[in-house]
Amino acid sequence: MTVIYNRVALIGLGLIASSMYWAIKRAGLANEVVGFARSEETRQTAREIGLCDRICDTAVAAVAGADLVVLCVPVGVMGAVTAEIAPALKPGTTVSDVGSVKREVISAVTPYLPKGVHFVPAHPLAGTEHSGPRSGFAELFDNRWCLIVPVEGSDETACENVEKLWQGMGSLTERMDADHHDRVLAVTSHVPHLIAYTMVGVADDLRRVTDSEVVKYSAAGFRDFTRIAASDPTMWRDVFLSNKDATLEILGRFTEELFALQRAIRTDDGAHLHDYFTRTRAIRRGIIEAGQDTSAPDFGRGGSK
Ligand SMILES: NC(=O)c1ccc[n+]([C@@H]2O[C@H](COP(=O)([O-])OP(=O)(O)OC[C@H]3O[C@@H](n4cnc5c(N)ncnc54)[C@H](O)[C@@H]3O)[C@@H](O)[C@H]2O)c1
Ligand SMILES: O=C(O)C(=O)C[C@]1(C(=O)O)C=C[C@@H](O)C=C1
Repeated sequence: MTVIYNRVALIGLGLIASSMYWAIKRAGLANEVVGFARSEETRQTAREIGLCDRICDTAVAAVAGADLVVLCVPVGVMGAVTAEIAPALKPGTTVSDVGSVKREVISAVTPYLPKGVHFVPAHPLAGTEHSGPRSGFAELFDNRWCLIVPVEGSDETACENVEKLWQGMGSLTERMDADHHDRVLAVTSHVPHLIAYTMVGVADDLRRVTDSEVVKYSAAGFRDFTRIAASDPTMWRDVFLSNKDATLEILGRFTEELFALQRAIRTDDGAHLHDYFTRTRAIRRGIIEAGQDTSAPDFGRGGSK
């Protein structure tokens, strides 16, 4: 148990903030965790379930006296929330965020931060399709990466303390530049979500034709897509609008590959399909061997070759 901050303020009490609260408490990383949610209903729920040591009715009250403020709201409102809390931030406070996109969040937040306040953006690569104050759990970040994205002139001690916090919550940490982060995440998270949303949308259109067959006979692969496509619409709308360039670039590459596969099917080019699927299978194995997948417990026990 090592206390890193005396007081932490969590702004926006959804999946990530609630998981952070339980993970901070599990490891005793702060003496007090204060929370703010903009809706009275969410604040009420938080009080009922014991989420946070104290729930404030305004964001300004929540950040007053905090040593660390973590913005846990959709990326599209990070700037507006910072503008609201800025006058109440004491010198020496660290502001961090958990947004899924970094460059736009940095551009939106930085102009509002008073001198003497440190900004250390971060992004935990862990989540579920659930949202809201009841969805969090202490183990969410265990053995998952949290990327720390220092901005120009970021205070080194402030960065190290944010790293220690995430490590204390169970994460592995690595530092990354914002633009690189946004390109990597476009490939590993953002475009895959868009594809899942699309596939479930297509199936929904088909359902109208085939009645309930799509749901009735939905196979495991499609079910995985429906889980991803059940993710929060506000969060994902903001992700795509904030990471436009990288998303469109990767989507362009994806479309090219899809056309190549479409052609291979039309022209009976089995070799192309087989080579392609062999390459992608190797990627899956690499992920599992690196310990980054918890959904495939039987790999290495003589399963598929
Ligand atoms: N869900 C994931 O898988 C995941 C993973 C990593 C990072 N993130 C990032 O974490 C952030 C929070 O996501 P989440 O999954 O916890 O979402 P969530 O929907 O569970 O919670 C977001 C909270 O922000 C509140 N909020 C929205 N607008 C607000 C405003 N203007 N002022 C104050 N509060 C406001 C909402 O009411 C909600 O309580 C997002 O930026 C998201 O990109 C999400
Ligand atoms: O597991 C999930 O449900 C997630 O989508 C989590 C996930 C991801 O794509 O891996 C989603 C968004 C984030 O910014 C980080 C993690």
